[in-house]
Order: sequence, then structure tokens, then C-alpha cells
Amino acid sequence: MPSRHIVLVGAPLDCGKARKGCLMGPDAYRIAGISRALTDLGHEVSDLGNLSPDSNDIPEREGLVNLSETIGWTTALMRTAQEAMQQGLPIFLGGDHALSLGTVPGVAAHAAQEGRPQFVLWLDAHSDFNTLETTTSGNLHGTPLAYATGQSGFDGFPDLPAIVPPGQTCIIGLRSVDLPERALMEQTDVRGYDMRAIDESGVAALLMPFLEDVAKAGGALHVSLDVDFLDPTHAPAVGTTVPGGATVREAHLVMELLCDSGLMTSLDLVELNPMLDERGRTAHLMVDLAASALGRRIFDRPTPRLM
Ligand SMILES: NC(=[NH2+])NCCC[C@H](N)C(=O)O
Ligand SMILES: [Mn+2]
Ligand SMILES: [Mn+2]
Repeated sequence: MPSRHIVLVGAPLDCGKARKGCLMGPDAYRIAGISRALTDLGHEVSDLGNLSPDSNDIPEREGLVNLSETIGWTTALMRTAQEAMQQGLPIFLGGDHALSLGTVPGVAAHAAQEGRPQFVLWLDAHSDFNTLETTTSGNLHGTPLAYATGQSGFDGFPDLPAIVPPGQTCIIGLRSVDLPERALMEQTDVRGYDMRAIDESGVAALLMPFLEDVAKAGGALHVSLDVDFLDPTHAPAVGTTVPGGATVREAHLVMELLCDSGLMTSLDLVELNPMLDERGRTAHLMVDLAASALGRRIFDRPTPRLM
């Protein structure tokens, strides 16, 4: 892969749910060697350090967890994502998945300025398609994909600088979807693949048609990787574990295919809770996956295949 300028953006937000710990995520990725892993691949890496949320005077609302702080992070990340896109390929080091309330609209605004359609690949056990109206947990990390695709029910959140049409999103890894978010998703043409689809077809057969659509459209591609996409036996450091997730190999294959496609323009690494990790193994696995997406491979030439 050609050498890129990679911009690390630490976003230690921990407001998207009640259980704390994701604020240590950005430092865990740094300690697990994310910069070195990427410079070893020939990339130039700059680290913008850790952001903080904007302040606002939005009142809290009953039934929603940390609304004001979440909106503060959303506005800060929308702005920073647009700036980082001008410098290179940003990797947003979370932080819980509420981070994508800001990063996805921010990168989409940049794509719109360039006249390119924005696509989103969501690797997650969950669809994160709740709105402020449908959430039963009140945890706003369960809402970013609904917000970014322009669903209504986000009173108090900023107007979107750019909407990602649902048909330009693809979710892979699903095994926990709430009934109201499923109903909302089914009204759209978002592509959602559950673990059964991976079992039956293999992950490459699900991903490749989507990547072909991105390529045909000349689109930008944001990838949002939630730790719980992976099976908890490989990636224990996450608060919302759901058994029956992707294997290490399935996850690497997704990343390697993304790398081969040359299409990825930005990446979120979210939901790592280092308090729940075992000697850093989840942080290291996430760094290895990011490295696979950015060119780490065994052979430089294509591997000969048996047809
Ligand atoms: N990013 C995540 N881990 N999201 C989990 C969301 C779980 C559940 N659907 C909720 O809305 O509360
Ligand atoms: Mn998620
Ligand atoms: Mn999840």
C-alpha cells in the first residue's frame, strides 16, 4: 500500500453508557504501540493527542445518559474530523461508540466538500440504530448510526453537516439488535449482516459487493470498528460482550480486504475498556487489526491461490 499520512486523534469519551473505563482507550492503544506499528509499515504518523468535549448548557433529559457531555463531544469531534481529513487518514482512538456521533458526520462533511459520496462500514455486534426516542437503556453509544444516516429523533443534537444515506452503510457482525431499532432499520435500505450470514457465506462474500459499490461511486469509506465485533474470547476488554462474534481471522480478513481495496479514508477504534482487558491482549489485537488495514501482510506479492 502506498505510504500515507496517518493522523491519530485521541477521543477519551466515556459518556455513552454507564460503565466507565473507555476513557483509558487512547492511551492503551498508544502503549500497545499503534504509532510504531504504522511507521514500521512506511507511513508517516502524527498524534494530535487527546481532545476534550466542547462545553454547552444543554440540560440533561430524563432517561438519557449524559446528554450534554455527549453533545459536547459530538460538536468537538465533527470539527476535528473535518480538520483531520485535510491532513491525511485519521484514526479516532476511542472512547466509546458515541464517538461516531461526531466522526461520521465530520468525515461526511469533508467528502461532501470534495464532491464524493461517503460510505460507512460498521463492524459491530450491535446496529447502534436507536434514536433518543427509541433507546430503552438511555445509552447514547447505541445511537450513532441512526443519527449519521439522518433519522429523526435527535432533538438537541446539532444539524448534520452532511447525511450518509442508509444505502451507503453496511453493518457486519450483528447479533444483538433491539426491536425498535430493528423496526427503524427495516424502513431503510441499510445493509445489515448478522453472524449467521458470516457463517453461511464467509465474511469476504459479504464485504466485497459493498467495496465494489464504494469503488464504482468513487466514494470515501469510513470504517467503524467496535471491539465487540470480535468474539469475547479473543477480545474481552469491552463492556457489551455478546458471545458468538467474529474470530481473529475473520476480523483480519476484513482488514486485509479493506487494505487491498485502497478505499478506506478514515477509521474509528471504539469501545475498548482497558479495565476489562487481560494483560493488554485486546488493545494489542485492535492495533494488529489497524495494521492489517494499513498494509501489514506476510508476503509483498499476492499469495498464490488454489482455485
Ligand atoms: N456501541 C455499543 N456497544 N452499543 C451497544 C448498544 C446496546 C443497546 N442496543 C442499546 O442501545 O443500549
Ligand atoms: Mn457499537
Ligand atoms: Mn457493539
